[in-house]
Amino acid sequence: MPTEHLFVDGALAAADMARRIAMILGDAVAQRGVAAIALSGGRSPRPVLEALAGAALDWDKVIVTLVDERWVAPDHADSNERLVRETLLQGKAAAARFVPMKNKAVDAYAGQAECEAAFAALPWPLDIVLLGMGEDGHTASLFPGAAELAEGLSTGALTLAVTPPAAPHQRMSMSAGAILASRHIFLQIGGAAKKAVYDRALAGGPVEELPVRLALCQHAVSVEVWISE
Ligand SMILES: O=C1O[C@H](COP(=O)(O)O)[C@@H](O)[C@H](O)[C@H]1O
Repeated sequence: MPTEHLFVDGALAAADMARRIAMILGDAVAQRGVAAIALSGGRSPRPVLEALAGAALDWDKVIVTLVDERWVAPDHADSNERLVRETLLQGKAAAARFVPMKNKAVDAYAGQAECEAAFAALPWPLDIVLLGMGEDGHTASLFPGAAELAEGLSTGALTLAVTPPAAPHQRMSMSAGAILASRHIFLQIGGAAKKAVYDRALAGGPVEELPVRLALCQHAVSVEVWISE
């Protein structure tokens, strides 16, 4: 069962999550000399990343990467890299080392090997994987109904290329195995619609139906969920 942090307000939830992330990254730097976090994109993480940018950390010892990425140019409005650069990698936090998923390959499938090599060079286990969830129960870019979902849930690779069944852009995604190779999994759930999906996921059932179950219905890695109205 995940640890749940309940908030009436999304801004308070974001501030609390940022504090907890900063604490874990700070501990990792103190203990290992390096800290690593993988971030989700989309709309939900923006306030968390803006709050985290102000944390007093040895940012030059922090590695930041992505849980998933849309295969678009880094200055595209839908780019998760752009989100991270505009929100987190500002001020002192700009000293962090950012490891992108997107490379110059013509599509995500052609770019997967280079992305995999970049991920293999990260300091595993990552300290935190910050997940979001769509209302269809997808997490990272592991979408229900995607041709690559079975691969994403079973591959020994850290990353895979994905074509979402009903969302724009090819994606690069961390695999389930990579997500579960982290020390802490954090999940953001905002709004009543996502809360209903989250409750359904927690009740149990096939991970193929609601891929977020890969994180929620396991006991190997600690999971904390920030839930706001
Ligand atoms: O496509 C994506 O969607 C999920 C959820 O995004 P949100 O906008 O509803 O917060 C996100 O976790 C994932 O990283 C992103 O690529």
